[in-house]
Amino acid sequence: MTSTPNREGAVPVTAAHRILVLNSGSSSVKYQLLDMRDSSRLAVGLVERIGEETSRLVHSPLTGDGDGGGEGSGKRERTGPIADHEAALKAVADELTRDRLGLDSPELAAIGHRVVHGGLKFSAPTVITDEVLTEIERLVPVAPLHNPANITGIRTAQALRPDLPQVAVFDTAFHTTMPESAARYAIDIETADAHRIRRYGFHGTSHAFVSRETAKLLGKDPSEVNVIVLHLGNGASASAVRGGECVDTSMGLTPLEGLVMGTRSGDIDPAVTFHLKRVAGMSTDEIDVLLNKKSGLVGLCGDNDMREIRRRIDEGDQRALLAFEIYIHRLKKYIGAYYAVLGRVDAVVFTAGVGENAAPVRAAAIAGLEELGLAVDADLNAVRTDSARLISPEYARVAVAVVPTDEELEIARQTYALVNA
Ligand SMILES: Nc1ncnc2c1ncn2[C@@H]1O[C@H](COP(=O)(O)OP(=O)(O)O)[C@@H](O)[C@H]1O
Ligand SMILES: CC(=O)OP(=O)(O)O
Ligand SMILES: [Mg+2]
Repeated sequence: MTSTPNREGAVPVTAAHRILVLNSGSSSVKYQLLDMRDSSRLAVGLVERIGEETSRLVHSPLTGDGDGGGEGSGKRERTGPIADHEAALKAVADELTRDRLGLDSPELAAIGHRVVHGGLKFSAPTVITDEVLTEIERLVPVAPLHNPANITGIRTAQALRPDLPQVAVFDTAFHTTMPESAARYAIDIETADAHRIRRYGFHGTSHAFVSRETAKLLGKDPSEVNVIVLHLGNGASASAVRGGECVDTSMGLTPLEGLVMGTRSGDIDPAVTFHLKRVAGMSTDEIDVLLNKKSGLVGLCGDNDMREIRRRIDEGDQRALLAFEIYIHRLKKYIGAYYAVLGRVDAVVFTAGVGENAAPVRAAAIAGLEELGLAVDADLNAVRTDSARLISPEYARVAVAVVPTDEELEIARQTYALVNA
């Protein structure tokens, strides 16, 4: 860590060591301000339901002065319309300023942005220039729910601190190691290349972080372990990670392919789209909305929150049960597929909102896979904690684990490393 003497030359003033991370989603912004000297969080927050009347901002300063420093102790909440991502980020900036953690702080070294689609160009964190921003814009058609929000986040942050480096950390970056056999679709190769149609994969920052943390949990080096990571949030994806490198992942050209998600269908026969067009008379845009926003769990049973689905199942709701069973069936297929891709598996790992919290999802996904060396211990699975843990019984050949993801910490680390390079 570099430090410079202050004007009096007495107490050393540490150089900029804070990173603000912005994770702008289609209707939300998650953010964290971190002190990279010890990776501690100074503030965390979330703005959700952006664009609706009932927008909500939850901000937690974690500075520790007199409030115990725990999340929630100094927590502030406000509800009321926040029109767009620009207004959301300005509200976030105001909250940080109130805690004297403002964006004007000389301690702020950079702002790190989650950018969902980086195409093939970006396989590493990148300082955002006009050219980089143009490229992120070019990729909007293949990440229509995500890249526009990321771009607004970047533009607003640039306007607030034009002097600071803004760094993009791409969801697709971790997957650029996929072999062509996994990354290519079996379609006419010239057409594919002309339109850059291939499987890019997403949630890479999470898959990278979680696979590394899993190696740590097993007491091994990432290069020694093969891991199947199941990132189950609202968007959901699986990946096969061999010795620290991604060799396959379930999302493709866009974040629509693969697992059943909150509102997205995941894998379907592409001919369903021709059928919807020719027979049901739907437009391309209508089909896009159907598959991205009105499918998955919400399409099957009207709810996309796994807590609500479990509650309905407990009350005997058959639609909710069917949705759950379809979700689990697809998940199990991917575990089997990636087992075959990897040949040897050291761990199957659950992460993100559903993966970290929904014990019934974990139990059901692993049930019946004993022949593959996989099992879940019911008591361990029921434990509620925020730390990484094994949930497989001691006798199991393959570890099953819950490892909380922290995309914001990973983005902060990559951003800080880049601006200090
Ligand atoms: N206690 C819980 N039990 C079951 N599911 C949960 C629980 N807490 C959160 N979830 C699920 O996690 C999802 C959100 O996951 P998250 O990783 O935050 O998603 P995203 O980053 O895509 O917004 C919610 O839709 C909800 O279904
Ligand atoms: C890429 C993707 O699906 O992201 P999220 O889960 O944040 O929607
Ligand atoms: Mg997420």
